[in-house]
Amino acid sequence: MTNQNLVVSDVESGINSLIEMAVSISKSPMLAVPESLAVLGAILGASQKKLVKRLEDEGAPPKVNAWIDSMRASSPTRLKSTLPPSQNQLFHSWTLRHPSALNMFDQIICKSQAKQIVIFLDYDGTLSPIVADPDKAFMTKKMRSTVKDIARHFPTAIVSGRCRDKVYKFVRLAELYYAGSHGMDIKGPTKSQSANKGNQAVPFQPASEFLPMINEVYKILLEKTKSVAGAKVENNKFCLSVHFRCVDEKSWGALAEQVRLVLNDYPKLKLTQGRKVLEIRPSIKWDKGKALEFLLHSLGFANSKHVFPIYIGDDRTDEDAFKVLRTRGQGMGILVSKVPKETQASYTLQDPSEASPVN
Ligand SMILES: O=P(O)(O)OC[C@H]1O[C@H](O[C@H]2O[C@H](CO)[C@@H](O)[C@H](O)[C@H]2O)[C@H](O)[C@@H](O)[C@@H]1O
Repeated sequence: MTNQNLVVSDVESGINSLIEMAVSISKSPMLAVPESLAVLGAILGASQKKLVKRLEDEGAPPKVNAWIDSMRASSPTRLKSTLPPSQNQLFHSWTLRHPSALNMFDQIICKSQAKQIVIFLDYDGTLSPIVADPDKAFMTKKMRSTVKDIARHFPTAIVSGRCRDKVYKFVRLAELYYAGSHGMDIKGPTKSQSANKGNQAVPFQPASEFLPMINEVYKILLEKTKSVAGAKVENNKFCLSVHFRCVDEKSWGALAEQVRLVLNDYPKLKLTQGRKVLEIRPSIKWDKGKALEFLLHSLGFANSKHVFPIYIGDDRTDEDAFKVLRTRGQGMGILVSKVPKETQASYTLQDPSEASPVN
């Protein structure tokens, strides 16, 4: 079996059902996308310096052991094999606090009525299953056609840690907004969907000055990690990923330590953790949550009460976006996960990786 036909997941059917629901309730015609991202990007560019307060180091030095422990603990394989009965109770109480989005349609319908729905979708682990080789994280044709359908009805954005070009190559839908590098590279639809035809979308890149540094660190990390079997360094343009998934667990500590040592020489970069991955990013206050706000602003919904953003994601980095929705008291965050996790999301969908050979 290939990745293409492995997963017809809860996420896929969940997204489908949500979209059917959303289409059926949005009786009023879709609010127009006011201007292209290009124009708004330029307007916002003036205040970009205020929006992006640079070089704000976010505190404590990286804790290698804590990352490794958390990577180990969050492995679904481990969780399945070690869950004591009391954990079932934990899972039950977690799902009470974060119910399945599939079971909560009535409530969702009520909340979103008469508002403009805007959809935000994470890529890895949400639209595509988690697989061993990051270059082969393909989405299914069915998922692509679902996303295409979503975008026919609502402004839709993909928000990913990946390089924007790479995630575009996976998704291949020109009508979407793409926020790559954890939101540090945002671009609107290439075919102008706006009333303001002729605007060529230009990317919004709040961390552009970090590009030479990121490329330098990429080369160093390639060199330093080449002796670790299975380690992979991925260049995501404004950030880097060091993959642990195919590395023997015994070498995780040494690999993480190696990454930390390299980063010691680059205080303007910081480390964050994803799913069996350490990510190197510019120390600016910019993340998926800021990207969500930027896109809502770009679409004319900065302070609007008439917007209902729906964000679906599976990773720690998606928590920044869930948090923004909570703070705004608007819309709905949906966490894709089969295991209980601390989350700011209101609802959940099951993890597509369940049907995949790799956790
Ligand atoms: O924000 P996302 O779209 O979720 O991207 C986050 C990272 O996703 C990718 O890594 C993850 O998926 C891989 C493929 O399934 C998997 O092998 C890896 O272990 C996961 O961490 C991507 O390769 C990273 O660059 C992204 O930062």
